[in-house]
Amino acid sequence: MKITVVGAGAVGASCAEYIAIKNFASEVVLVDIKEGYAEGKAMDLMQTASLNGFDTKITGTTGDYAKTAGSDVVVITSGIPRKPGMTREELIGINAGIVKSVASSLIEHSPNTIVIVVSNPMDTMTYLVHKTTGLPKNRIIGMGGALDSARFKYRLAEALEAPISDVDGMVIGGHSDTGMVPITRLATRNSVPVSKFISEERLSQVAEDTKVGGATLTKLLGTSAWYAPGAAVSALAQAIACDQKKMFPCSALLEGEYGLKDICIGVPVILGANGIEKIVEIELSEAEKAKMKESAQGVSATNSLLEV
Ligand SMILES: NC(=O)c1ccc[n+]([C@@H]2O[C@H](COP(=O)([O-])OP(=O)(O)OC[C@H]3O[C@@H](n4cnc5c(N)ncnc54)[C@H](O)[C@@H]3O)[C@@H](O)[C@H]2O)c1
Ligand SMILES: O=C(O)C[C@H](O)C(=O)O
Repeated sequence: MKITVVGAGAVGASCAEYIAIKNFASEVVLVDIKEGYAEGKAMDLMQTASLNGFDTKITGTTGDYAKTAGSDVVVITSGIPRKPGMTREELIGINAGIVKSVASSLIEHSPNTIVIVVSNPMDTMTYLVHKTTGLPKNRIIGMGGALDSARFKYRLAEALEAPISDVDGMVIGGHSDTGMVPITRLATRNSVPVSKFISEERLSQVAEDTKVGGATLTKLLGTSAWYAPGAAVSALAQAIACDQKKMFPCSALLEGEYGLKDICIGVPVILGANGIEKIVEIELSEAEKAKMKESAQGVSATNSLLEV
C-alpha cells in the first residue's frame, strides 16, 4: 500500500506519522511546495522508525509528482490553515486553487487512486475535487466527521466523567463552526443513552463545544489543530488499506441521500478497499433533518463561490 500525503505541514506530517506508527502501509510519500521541507520531514520521521518500531518507508519530494506514481491512496492537506477569529470558509480564495492543481497532478500519476481531502473549507474542497477530476464518487472522501466525532466523544466523556472508550457518538453535516450536527439523541455510554447520565442542558453544551472544537483549538494554538486531524486521516486510510468496512462520517457526494443532491457533506459511510462502499442512511428526527438542511445550505453557499 503506497500512500501520498500532499502538504508536509502540521496535519500532513502528523498524518504520515500515525500511518507509519500503525504499520499498515509499505510506503508514504510526502510532497510539499517548500524546497526541502517534505524531504526534511520524511527524514526526521524515518529516524523515529527504530524507536517506534515501524517498517513503513517515508520519503519526501519538493513537487516531483512522478515520485507519487501508483499511489493507492492520496491525502490532500496542502493549503493554508485558519488563524484565530477566522472561519474555515475564508480559506477558499487561496485553497481552491491549490487543491485543484494538486488533485490534477496526483490523478495524472495515480489514475486509480482514492483521494482523501483535508484542506479547508473541506466539504467544498471535496466537491471541487469531484468537479475537476471526474473520479467515481466512491474514490473521493472528505475528512471531517471522523475528527468531529472524536471531539464529540471527548466532550461526552468529559461531561459524563467517563473514560472515552465508554462513549460513542457521531457528528454529521458540514465541517464548519455552525454546520456540524452532533447526533446527541443516539450518543451512548455502553449502549445506554447519555441522557440517562446528564441533563438536556449539559448535552446541548457538549454539542456546542463539539461544533466549535476546531475554533477552540485555533484560538489556543494560534493555528489550527494537527494531532487529532492526522489521527483521523490515518484511521480512514487504514480502513481503506485493510478493507475494514468501518463506518465513519465522511464528506461524500450525495445524489438524493438525506434529501440532498449535488453536494459533498458529512454522512455515515462504510469505508473499505473501494473507498466509500456505501452511504448509510440513518433515520433522523425532524429537528435533526432541519439542522442537516440548514448545514447543507451553508455548504452550498460556499460551493457557489467556486469557479468550476
Ligand atoms: N478537514 C479537517 O478536519 C482539517 C483538520 C485540520 C486542518 N485542516 C486543513 O488542512 C490544511 C493544512 O493545515 P496545516 O495545519 O497542515 O497547515 P500547514 O501550513 O502547517 O501545512 C500546509 C502545507 O501545505 C503546503 N503547500 C501549500 N501549497 C502547496 C502546493 N501547491 N503543493 C504542495 N504543498 C503545498 C505548505 O507549504 C505547507 O507546508 C488547512 O487548510 C487546514 O484548514 C483540515
Ligand atoms: O479548525 C480548523 O480550521 C481546522 C480543522 O478543520 C479542525 O477542525 O481542526
